[in-house]
Amino acid sequence: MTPSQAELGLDVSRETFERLEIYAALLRKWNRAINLVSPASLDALWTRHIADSAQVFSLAPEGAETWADLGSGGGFPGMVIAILAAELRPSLAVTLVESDKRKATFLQAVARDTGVAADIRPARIEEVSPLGAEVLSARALAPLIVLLGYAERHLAAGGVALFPKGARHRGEVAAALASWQFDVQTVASRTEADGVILRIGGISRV
Ligand SMILES: C[S@@+](CC[C@H](N)C(=O)[O-])C[C@H]1O[C@@H](n2cnc3c(N)ncnc32)[C@H](O)[C@@H]1O
Repeated sequence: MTPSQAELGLDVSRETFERLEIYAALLRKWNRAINLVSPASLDALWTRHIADSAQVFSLAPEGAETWADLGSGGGFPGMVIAILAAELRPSLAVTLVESDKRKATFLQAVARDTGVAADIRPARIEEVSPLGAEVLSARALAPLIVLLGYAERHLAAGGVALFPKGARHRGEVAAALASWQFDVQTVASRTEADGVILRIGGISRV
């Protein structure tokens, strides 16, 4: 059952909520053929994936104009960001990078059917020309030490990276500090008991 806006922590218009419902319906349909999210997580699609992604949106700096989501898969958090931005930050340009062609085709279908502008790149992160994004996100893609290498390529100077992480986030931060310098703020997840969102800036190699 679709939860209410209040349960989701989303303060959005009916139009945006309807876009999210279109997205959810497409994901349920396509997930029978492509493994976009684990079938076990579909029962909790709105909390585990949609609300989990929406909270990332609220951590972006005011005034950012470009956002890149890496390894978007079924669109989390990137497609939720694009849908929210259509109403809440219409000048924000959102790019989704996903190397799996079938998943990228799914993302194109969601953008088309929701009427949301998103630049979908069916390519490898390492091969996409540097995006210079002011905000970068990636969920369930790689350990932090690897994500920082992606940020070095695609994040604009002065930009902010937002990486949802699970219970092992402290170990990932410690391991990454062997190769990178960065400022990190750890924000508790509203949807995952042990989860956090790492809000990272000032990235440079040690
Ligand atoms: C575990 S899934 C996570 C998907 C989504 N971010 C989520 O949280 O539901 C990782 C995704 O990253 C994509 N991916 C992995 N390595 C990649 C790379 N080097 N370039 C582009 N996409 C990549 C995979 O195809 C996969 O869809």
